[in-house]
Amino acid sequence: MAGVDTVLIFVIIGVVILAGAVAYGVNLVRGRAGRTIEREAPPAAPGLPAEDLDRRPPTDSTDTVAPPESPGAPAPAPEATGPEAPPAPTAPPAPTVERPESARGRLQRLRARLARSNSSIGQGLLALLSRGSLDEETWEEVEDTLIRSDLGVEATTELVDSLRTKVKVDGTTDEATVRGWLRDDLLALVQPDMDRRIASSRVGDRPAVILVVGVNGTGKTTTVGKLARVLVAEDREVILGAADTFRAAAADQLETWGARVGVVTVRSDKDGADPAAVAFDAVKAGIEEEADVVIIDTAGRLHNKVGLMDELGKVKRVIEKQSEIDEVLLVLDATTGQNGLQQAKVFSEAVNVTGIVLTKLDGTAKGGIVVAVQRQLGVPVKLVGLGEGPDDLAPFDPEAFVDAIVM
Ligand SMILES: Nc1nc2c(ncn2[C@@H]2O[C@H](COP(=O)(O)OP(=O)(O)OP(=O)(O)O)[C@@H](O)[C@H]2O)c(=O)[nH]1
Repeated sequence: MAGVDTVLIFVIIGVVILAGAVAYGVNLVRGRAGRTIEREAPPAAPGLPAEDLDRRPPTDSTDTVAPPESPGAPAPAPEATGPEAPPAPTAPPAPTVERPESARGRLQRLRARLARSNSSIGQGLLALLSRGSLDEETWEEVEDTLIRSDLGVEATTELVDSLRTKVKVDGTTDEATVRGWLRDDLLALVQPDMDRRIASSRVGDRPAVILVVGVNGTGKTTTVGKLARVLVAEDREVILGAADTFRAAAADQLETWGARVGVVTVRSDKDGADPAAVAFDAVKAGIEEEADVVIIDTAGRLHNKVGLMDELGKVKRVIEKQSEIDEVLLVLDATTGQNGLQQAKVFSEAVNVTGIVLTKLDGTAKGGIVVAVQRQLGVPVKLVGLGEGPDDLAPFDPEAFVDAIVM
């Protein structure tokens, strides 16, 4: 009996050893296959984590696997292998960056959005002006409508005076005629001849440098991210500088925007790091990488004007050790009315603002702020934000803007 037990014990031990050996063999095979795939995976772009490059377009791909001939083309059939050859391992899909929408495409798409929020002003004005007899009370209502759109007192007076003269001389209040006058007068107020181009091409042997300033919450960081997309769509090599070191998440936010379109963000990992040092490093990287343009996001605490001037002044001075600043864009929230104009005044005393970005124009019927802020600062509105989507920032087009009001 004892002999049978001993045999049974040996059999059990044998089975256990055999099962262990089989399991080890399977793991060995899996491990090899995994390493093969890793080696074949494409390297991440410098400075960008691989997981962020999720949709790199075929043209930018450094992948060793040839891209299909057309986006819709089926993948080539695998080469014939002998009956004993193991199936070829399938590489994971190549990571990609997004291809942002071109500036031209945006204007077409966003025109309707501008009209939705601003046409109420135009319709109100046209209803008043084409009433037939225009008495003093009606002209006052016209004035009130314009003031409510944030056009400002001075521009409102000019516009009403011009319209009154035309109605008097022509003697008509025909709607189509009045619409034409309103369009011409509004367009003149928006100053269509202002130069609205953005400095975004290399200057000699250095990149263009754009400094973006504005109060927190106006959409500044978002605007820097969106602007990078506008410029990438124009085939510019862009570098971002996260010099808003005041708000902890701002650098992460910017880095995410950049990574989506394959743009490197220069940042500090320390909260509250010196913004001027980050700005300096970003410009240095732009020069070394031979980028076309460096865009620098800044913090805009307005607790006290002296502090703001000190901080922006230092950022400016430190950048200027390596390069001139070609563009200073002030970001203003269009919904804040007079408050926005006050911010514009303070910032323009601290830095030489060369262009305005008006955000959140999609959510307000206060489009008159365009005229008011251009008059106050004497610099053009260059870009307008018309939504929260990544490509909802468009170059400001005076004609499209006025047409959206008087349509
Ligand atoms: N509707 C609309 N929302 C916008 C627009 N631009 C920005 N926003 C939103 O405004 C909010 C604030 O944007 P941020 O970019 O974080 O603001 P910020 O000024 O950079 O703030 P800090 O990073 O704290 O300096 C976000 O929810 C944006 O999506 C726009 O044109 N239209």
